[in-house]
Amino acid sequence: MLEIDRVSKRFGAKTALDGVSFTAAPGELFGFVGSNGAGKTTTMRIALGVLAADSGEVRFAGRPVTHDTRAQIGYMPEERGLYPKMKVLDQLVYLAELHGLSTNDAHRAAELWIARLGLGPRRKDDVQKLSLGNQQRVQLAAALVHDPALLVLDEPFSGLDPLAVDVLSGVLREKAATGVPVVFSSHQLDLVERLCDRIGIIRDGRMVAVGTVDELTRDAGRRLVVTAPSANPGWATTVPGARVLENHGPTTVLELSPSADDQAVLAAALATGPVTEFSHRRRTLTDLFRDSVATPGAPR
Ligand SMILES: Nc1ncnc2c1ncn2[C@@H]1O[C@H](COP(=O)(O)OP(=O)(O)OP(=O)(O)O)[C@@H](O)[C@H]1O
Repeated sequence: MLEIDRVSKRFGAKTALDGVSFTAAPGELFGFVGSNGAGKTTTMRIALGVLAADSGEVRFAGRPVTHDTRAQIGYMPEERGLYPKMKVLDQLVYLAELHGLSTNDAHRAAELWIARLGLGPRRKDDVQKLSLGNQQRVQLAAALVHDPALLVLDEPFSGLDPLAVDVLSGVLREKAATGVPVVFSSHQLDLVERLCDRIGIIRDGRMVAVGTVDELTRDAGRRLVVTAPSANPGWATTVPGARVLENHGPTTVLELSPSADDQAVLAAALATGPVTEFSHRRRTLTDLFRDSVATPGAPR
């Protein structure tokens, strides 16, 4: 279990993190999302121990992260720390050996991840000659090559083509299935929603929501999409507990309070004429994200 426990960090006058807490259990895929500058990279760097927190603690398997624990972490930094003039295979072997693998095991692991991440034809190329997406694949291989007990990946999906996204999604699921906690940040919310067991949303250095997508979206009100081509604007405002979120021509998106009656909405819509669409829409992570990063005082 990775535990981020009330971690705070200032850079000069700027409070980058203010009491950030969350956990990633063994076997759990935890998605970390937030606007640019919200504090994701800072949290991950502190989790790895490359940056010190001002207060709070990071624990892995119940113990504070130390130099020894750090060797068990597969980390993909935002700044992508590869050796540009080293060949892909040599680089991965070297990194695996740095983490304590024997030369034979390091070769085996490097070849395995080269094949898995589709880098076979590039294995003898200098990293600097690879496309950005392929450099990203090497970076991922570097995070995985020593068979880490914890994965902390800063935007691992950025710049990957759709096939590589599928491969990486499979790899992360597979690692989690072996009991490894996996934490990664991403701005691709549909992907995070699809892939992650739990999600944390950070805003201005504070966690504003942590939980499963279901937990986070369940209590937030039901959404209805109603298309009533003959209706005048404002037709839905008379229904108790219904709030208009969006209007697109004849289509209205409504949020219903828990006590509101969806059939009353349907009756009000039918009273205006024909209804060509009436459907419930689950709140997505994107809806939740927009609300929690844009709304002052949004739920914590
Ligand atoms: N070394 C530093 N010195 C000064 N300020 C910093 C430093 N590192 C981060 N910050 C500030 O801390 C805040 C959090 O930055 P951080 O990089 O953690 O955000 P992020 O959520 O990873 O953003 P992005 O999605 O853009 O990568 C920002 O305001 C950033 O400018």
